Amino acid sequence: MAEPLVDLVGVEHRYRGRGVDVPALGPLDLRVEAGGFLVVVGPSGSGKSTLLRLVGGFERPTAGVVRVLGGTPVPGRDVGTVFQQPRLFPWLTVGGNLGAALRWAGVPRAARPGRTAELLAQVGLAGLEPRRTWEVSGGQRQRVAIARALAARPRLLLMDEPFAALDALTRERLQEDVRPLADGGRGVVFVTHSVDEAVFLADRVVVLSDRPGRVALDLPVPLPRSGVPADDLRGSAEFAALRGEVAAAVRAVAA
Ligand SMILES: Nc1ncnc2c1ncn2[C@@H]1O[C@H](COP(=O)(O)OP(=O)(O)OP(=O)(O)O)[C@@H](O)[C@H]1O
Repeated sequence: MAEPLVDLVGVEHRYRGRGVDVPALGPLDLRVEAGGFLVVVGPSGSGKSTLLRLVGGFERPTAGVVRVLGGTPVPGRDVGTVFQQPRLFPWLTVGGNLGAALRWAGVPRAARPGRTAELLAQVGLAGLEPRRTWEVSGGQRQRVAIARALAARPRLLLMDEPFAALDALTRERLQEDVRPLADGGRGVVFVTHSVDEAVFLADRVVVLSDRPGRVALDLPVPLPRSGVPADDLRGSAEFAALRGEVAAAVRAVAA
């Protein structure tokens, strides 16, 4: 069988130092296969961001093993990251921000304009290279951040509440565009507080318990990924049933 993209075995994490000892996460086991779209939901402080930091290689677990593509994750190598704030360089244009990411990814200078155009087209922003980052909307800035995360062609995308600051309509449009990013080779791990967003995006939803976060619910989401208009999907009885199941688990862990 092919190697999982992400494999967490017996993972625990505590934050320690100067009188602080916070058990933040685990123990938990979790796998994401290639093409998987895992959405993690849970109460505030249940360790969702910690989980992403461990998978991205930004933290080492206190116990257990985190493997990405069979090895210890190295920040910035196999993993692209999108945060709640786009964190673009304000002194560079949209194209300049992507050019910087491509340079960082080792793409030769001559190839960068072509790849920049490709990345912008992929996130629905074709031709926006010359714009300043403050001349585009919040949703467009987040699209640039997604394009930047895709610059190094990562096998795995980590997204930490990327749409939390956007208005409802922009958020839905972005969800529709992000859903196909998990394809044959690539997987996504996405953190959100929104149950609707989780059910719409995921092929699997994990609900974490209160701190230290453990798996309270691990629910496959067998909704069609293509061929059904997004609004029909959101309005379907299957969607409502799954949303009800996730919402009940979220309420139970918060109680
Ligand atoms: N660097 C740190 N040092 C000490 N404690 C930390 C540190 N980072 C996070 N924590 C604590 O670990 C726990 C988990 O934090 P984490 O940010 O992973 O939760 P979260 O589920 O992402 O929360 P939220 O939904 O509010 O973003 C929290 O109690 C938090 O206060």
